[in-house]
Amino acid sequence: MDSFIVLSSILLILIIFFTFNNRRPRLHLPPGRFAWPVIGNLHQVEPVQHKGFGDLSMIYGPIVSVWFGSSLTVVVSSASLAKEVLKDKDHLFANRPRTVRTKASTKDGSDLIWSDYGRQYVKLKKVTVHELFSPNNILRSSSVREEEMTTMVELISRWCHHERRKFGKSLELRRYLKMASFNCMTRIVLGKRFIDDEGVANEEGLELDAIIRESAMLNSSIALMDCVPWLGGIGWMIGKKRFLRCQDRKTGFTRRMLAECEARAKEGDGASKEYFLGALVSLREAHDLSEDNILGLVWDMITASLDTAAVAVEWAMAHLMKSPSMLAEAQDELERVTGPDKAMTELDFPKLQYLRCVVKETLRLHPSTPLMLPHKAKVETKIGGYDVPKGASVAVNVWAIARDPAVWKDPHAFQPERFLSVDIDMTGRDFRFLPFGSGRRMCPGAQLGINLVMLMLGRLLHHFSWRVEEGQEIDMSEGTGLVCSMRSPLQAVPTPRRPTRLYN
Ligand code: HEM
Repeated sequence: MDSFIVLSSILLILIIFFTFNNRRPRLHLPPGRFAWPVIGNLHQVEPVQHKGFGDLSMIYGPIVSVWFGSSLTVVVSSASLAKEVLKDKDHLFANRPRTVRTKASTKDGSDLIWSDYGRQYVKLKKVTVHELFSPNNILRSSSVREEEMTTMVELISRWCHHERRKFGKSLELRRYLKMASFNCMTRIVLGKRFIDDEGVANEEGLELDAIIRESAMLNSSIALMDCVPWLGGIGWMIGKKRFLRCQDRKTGFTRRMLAECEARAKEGDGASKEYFLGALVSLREAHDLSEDNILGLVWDMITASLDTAAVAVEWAMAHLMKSPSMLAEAQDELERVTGPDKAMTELDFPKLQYLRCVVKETLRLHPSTPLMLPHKAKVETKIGGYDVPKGASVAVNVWAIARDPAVWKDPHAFQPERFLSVDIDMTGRDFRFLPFGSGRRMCPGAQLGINLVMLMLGRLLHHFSWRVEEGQEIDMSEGTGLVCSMRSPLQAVPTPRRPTRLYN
């Protein structure tokens, strides 16, 4: 017993010593709450992290230190500091911090999202931006998006006519938005549709959905453990088997997709080049892409696009349903531009000024990834005059920046018309408003994401009247997680407002 106490005490002293030693007190770090030995500020991190960090910036200023165990995260929450990180010193913060799990799941960053900035990264980003998501390719895939939105409208219309009585008075909009974006993205990325016109997923669709769910669950349930190195080691030992099993399932799925695609290309099927994976196969030799690069890129595109657009549309609908005059204004514009007896298409976008403002205002108040993805300091450097050690994570709180009262009038109010008078860019040029990030690591799917959100929202507003079920209130609070969704799924009552043939 005595030797157990002695051993435990030595272990504790060593942990405290290494924790404090790690923090290098000689550095002039950004301010923040007192960090406890071993756990740092882990016990104080709010479930809705971007909000908790926003509250901290009210107390300590626009740059704060948060210790996740012994790992330092520097959070910046002002437009000028965002510019310093993403533009002036972009080259120093273009790497990503990888945990033991992201290393294992991406073959140590063979993909785009978790790759460090270097030759491989530049190659993958170039292929993605110039070859796969070029303006021409985005235009070419508009028919896929429009077809899937037609299916979504048909399903909602069917719900109005047949299922309302069976399932209750209001519909859970999220289900339809997710289904539509899932089909859009699997068709754009894999050239395949997994959910049919009745809303029923086939075997492959169910498999993909199960893998996505399990990966997300495994990553979130043990992510905090990664912050404390020795705890992360224990967590990894406990969860490793299950994690690797899920990993094998994921690799098996993407390999099958790749093999099918290669077979189609061999048969001379020219259409195979029209979706992401097919195009990657055709570019493989020219760009020296390994199988790990291809599988990693495919997985990145599916995971990065799955919820980001759907959550934005759900928020937009919630705000419009709370404000009937704004809802009417958006619908009147669609009536003028698209007209009463045809379905809205992406060709209508340039004339839908108000709808675009609604999308911007939604992404201002609810950027889909409010802390973007984490960046990492490549060397010891400075932000805002404070020291940032090599290897520290850097998070840009785009949620807090877009609600900064020093920059935005009535920052918490939903006012689409604020974007009518001033044309504020949303694709990384204006540091007050960065829903897609900025600089080298900026989202390569930004234009595709904007098109998806505009089209989904436009079709919902054009085809249906929307209201909240009597006696119910919309809960506008935010859920937890990397992607900022509504905490309670939006329940809405749609009523068709177009000729029947537009729903068939
Ligand atoms: C409304 C929709 C979307 C929003 C708000 C959004 C937002 C973002 C943000 C904030 C980042 C992180 C930037 C950074 O860390 O500096 C990001 C990265 C990324 N996004 Fe998106 N995104 C959306 C849709 C999409 C779509 C449709 C795709 C692809 C099909 C996509 C693919 C990616 C990828 C691959 C990255 C990692 C880029 C890198 O590390 O270089 N996103 N996105």
